[in-house]
Amino acid sequence: MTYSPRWPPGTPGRTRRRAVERVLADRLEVALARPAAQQPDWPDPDRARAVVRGLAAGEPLVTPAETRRLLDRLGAVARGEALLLQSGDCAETFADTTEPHLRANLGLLRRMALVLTHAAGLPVVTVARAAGQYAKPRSAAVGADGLPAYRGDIINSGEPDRAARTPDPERMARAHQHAREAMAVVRRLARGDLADAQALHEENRRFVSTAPGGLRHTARVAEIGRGLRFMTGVGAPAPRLGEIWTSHEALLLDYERTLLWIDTEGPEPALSSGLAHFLWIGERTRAPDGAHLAFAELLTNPVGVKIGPGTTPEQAVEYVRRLDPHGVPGRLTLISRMGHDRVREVLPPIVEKVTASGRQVIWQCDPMHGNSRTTASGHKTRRYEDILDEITGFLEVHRALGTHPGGLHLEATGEDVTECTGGPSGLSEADLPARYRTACDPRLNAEQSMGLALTVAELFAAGTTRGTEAPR
Ligand SMILES: O=C[C@H](O)[C@H](O)COP(=O)(O)O
Ligand SMILES: C=C(OP(=O)(O)O)C(=O)O
Repeated sequence: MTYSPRWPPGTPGRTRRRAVERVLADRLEVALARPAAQQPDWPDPDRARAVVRGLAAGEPLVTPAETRRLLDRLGAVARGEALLLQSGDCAETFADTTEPHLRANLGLLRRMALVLTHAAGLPVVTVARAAGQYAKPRSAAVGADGLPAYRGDIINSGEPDRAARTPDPERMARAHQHAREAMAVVRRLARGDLADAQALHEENRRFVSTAPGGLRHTARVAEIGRGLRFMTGVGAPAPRLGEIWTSHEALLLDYERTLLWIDTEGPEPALSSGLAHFLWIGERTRAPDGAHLAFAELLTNPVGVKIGPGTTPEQAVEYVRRLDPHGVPGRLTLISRMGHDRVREVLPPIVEKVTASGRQVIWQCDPMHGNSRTTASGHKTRRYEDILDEITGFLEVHRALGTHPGGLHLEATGEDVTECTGGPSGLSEADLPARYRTACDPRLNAEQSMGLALTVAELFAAGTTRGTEAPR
């Protein structure tokens, strides 16, 4: 039995509980019996089942009350009253479950959010790709090295060795332990110094005064500083930023099926993931008849679906119909990752058709995943200019259609890596090997991310037109 859902305090008596549990267990089994793409072949399925059973008896990381609070915040994004900024590693690794790494990534998320809040004049909901982003979908089962592809630390090891690449179910238990540790750090930092707007601003000030290309953003950062001083001047309490929410791709279903709550707040009892506040379904697992979508349908958490250039407007409307059946603003985020060269052509009919359906979804731009390429040296990379161009195209589409460009979804780290080219320091392909550390896809580094946030702030503030020269 891998299903032992948690009940929030104050829920009905035993007989009623049993009946509800049975109904939801049946729904879960039906959903998970559908075809599931991108799942590992565990060499010892009995062992895998035992690990899943053990996990199901563990501690959830988040509560339904928290995910409902996030849903409420995301409702404001869907209505055009706030923005959503989501960012973090492509693939979290066990080795990087450290306070310095999480602090670097979350601090960057907050610093970008501060700049966007100022430019858009709207609150920014900050969601970290953290405390669970351990599974990766892959294009091919076998990597360039001829070995089984690395699928994330929750499944196998990236070490170039056949035994290390063999899926190991014990890794799910390790992943849960790492997620718990990461979650504790996220909570501590979100309440602690990463809530301090003045301290974050000081870091941004250092960025514009020292980083190449920072100078052109001096005026905006100075204006943020004046705003903060004004608040102190009028005796307002020192501004503190709110929660940091956690998210990951709901990919590995053996993991995702554990630690479910029964959420009793909605029209009828339903399941709520205790593993993260926000979950998304990836481009490779969004098949309408697949297990991932069916699983997401059962949850009350806010959810996202990545939509690539092959998405039809009809498919998008079907995601909306199935994942937001009650029309709750903030429940569904459509994360477009079209590629900079396709976004202006593919996104408009999708937005038009979904808008015509009368539902308020969040439109979020992932400018990373449609813009990957491999260099002659074999480094998977992305060009900063392409990333910026996809965001520009996304903003143009929403401006033209009068819809709200809800936010950004980035793979970015606060560390000084060399994985994407371009940006303020003009990193070239020759620079990539110096600090190429990602476990999977290339991330923006701190300087590139801040350059991007400040440039996007300009686009937000000024409006944007096709052919905007991509500034560095
Ligand atoms: O991070 C996302 C995916 O896992 C990744 O883009 C797939 O990469 P691949 O094409 O190298 O397998
Ligand atoms: C795999 C990812 O994205 P996509 O599904 O859009 O390729 C990701 O965001 O990690």
